[in-house]
Amino acid sequence: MAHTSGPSADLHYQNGFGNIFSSEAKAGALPVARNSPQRAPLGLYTELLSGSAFTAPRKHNLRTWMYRIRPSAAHGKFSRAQHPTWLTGPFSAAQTPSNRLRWNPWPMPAEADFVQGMFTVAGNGQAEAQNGVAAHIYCANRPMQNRYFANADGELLIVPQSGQLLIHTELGRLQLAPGEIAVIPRGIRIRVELPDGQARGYVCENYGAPFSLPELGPIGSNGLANARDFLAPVAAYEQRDDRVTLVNKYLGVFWEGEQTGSPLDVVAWHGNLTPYKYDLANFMAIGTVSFDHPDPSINTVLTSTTDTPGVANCDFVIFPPRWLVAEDTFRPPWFHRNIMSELMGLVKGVYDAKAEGFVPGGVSLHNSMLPHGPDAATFEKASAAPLSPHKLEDTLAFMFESRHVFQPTPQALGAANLQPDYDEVWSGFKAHFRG
Ligand SMILES: O=C(O)Cc1cc(O)ccc1O
Ligand SMILES: [Fe+2]
Repeated sequence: MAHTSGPSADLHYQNGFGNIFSSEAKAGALPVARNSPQRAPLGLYTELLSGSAFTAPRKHNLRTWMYRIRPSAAHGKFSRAQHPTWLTGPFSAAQTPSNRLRWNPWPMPAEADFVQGMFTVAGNGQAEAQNGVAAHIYCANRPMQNRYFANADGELLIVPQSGQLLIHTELGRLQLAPGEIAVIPRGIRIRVELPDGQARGYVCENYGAPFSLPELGPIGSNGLANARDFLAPVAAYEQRDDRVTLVNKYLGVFWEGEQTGSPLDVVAWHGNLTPYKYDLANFMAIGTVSFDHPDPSINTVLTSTTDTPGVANCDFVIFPPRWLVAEDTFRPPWFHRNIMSELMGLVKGVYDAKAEGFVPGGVSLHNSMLPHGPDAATFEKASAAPLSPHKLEDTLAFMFESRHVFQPTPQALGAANLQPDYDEVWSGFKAHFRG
């Protein structure tokens, strides 16, 4: 078991999205006013992690300097390992149905840690080209103690649905509960413990541009997810001298190697490329105060942009508790077809477009141009509901919305929890028109 540099229950954070932070777990570990002195303080090794091209414009430039017990290069040769259920783009193994799809929650596996318990539902793009995303479910009941993980293929946006995660990262620890999210940048090493013994949730693995805050346009300088509510860890290092296993995901292939000492041995660091967490309860939701249901983009928490303005590799959108006050309006989501592709999950409660069948831990997939919207029960109810102010409470749904069509994996299309009769939720609409 690793020895960490402090208690894990009472974690400290530094706040701000994309700030240039500095943190040292031992006084004097950070060099002053230079990055790579001839000898780093306290006998540490200096190392740079770049999350953008060196030459990226300042606004997009991401990098962090680490001062660590051993360089991360000090590992043995990796050999092939297996992970049968964590799949990586390109996702051409199954034909993508032109059906709307929905899954019930996944069952807990016999025994799996956070990495082993990852199951890919659908994805798009490809890791090698650094575009697209994959959507996964994790079901975990075993802590990672001597096993560490790094993903070269993309960053991980983690959306817990049940059970907390204690994520030990190279830059420090993040404790995460349902209702919160975390992002682990590409390449950052982690090990994940399970304070509640088991945990389940969703992951968006983002091969493309790192998630950033959306522009606010006419909304102004405040609102939606406020930058100051994002939390980065403080430095916390593990000091051990035994042999541990490092698992690397690289272009979809899992590799495994051994090394002496912890990959999480960073005593001090500074930079703006960090893991971070965010409590979705802090999201300042904006909606209409007059009429009509706004586009869901109004609820964007984070966006992974593409080179085409306004067209996202992936938007992370939430449907949090909020007041509905629109007059003369059908208040739930409208019937629609969208060039963008929509994969949704539910953390808790009921989603306002689906009266039943979309349950916490489940997934729905409404791909490009596939008609969807309120189910028949929701349509009937909302068409007749009194339009007094109404608060949607105890609910949290979310969407990964991508410019690329989500291609479901063969394992998801063959899963026992795939609902065979999802189309039925849109059956029974009567034609009332009398021409
Ligand atoms: O389809 C969905 O449930 C997601 C969604 C929600 C909404 O309020 C408007 C459009 C949209 O795609
Ligand atoms: Fe939709």
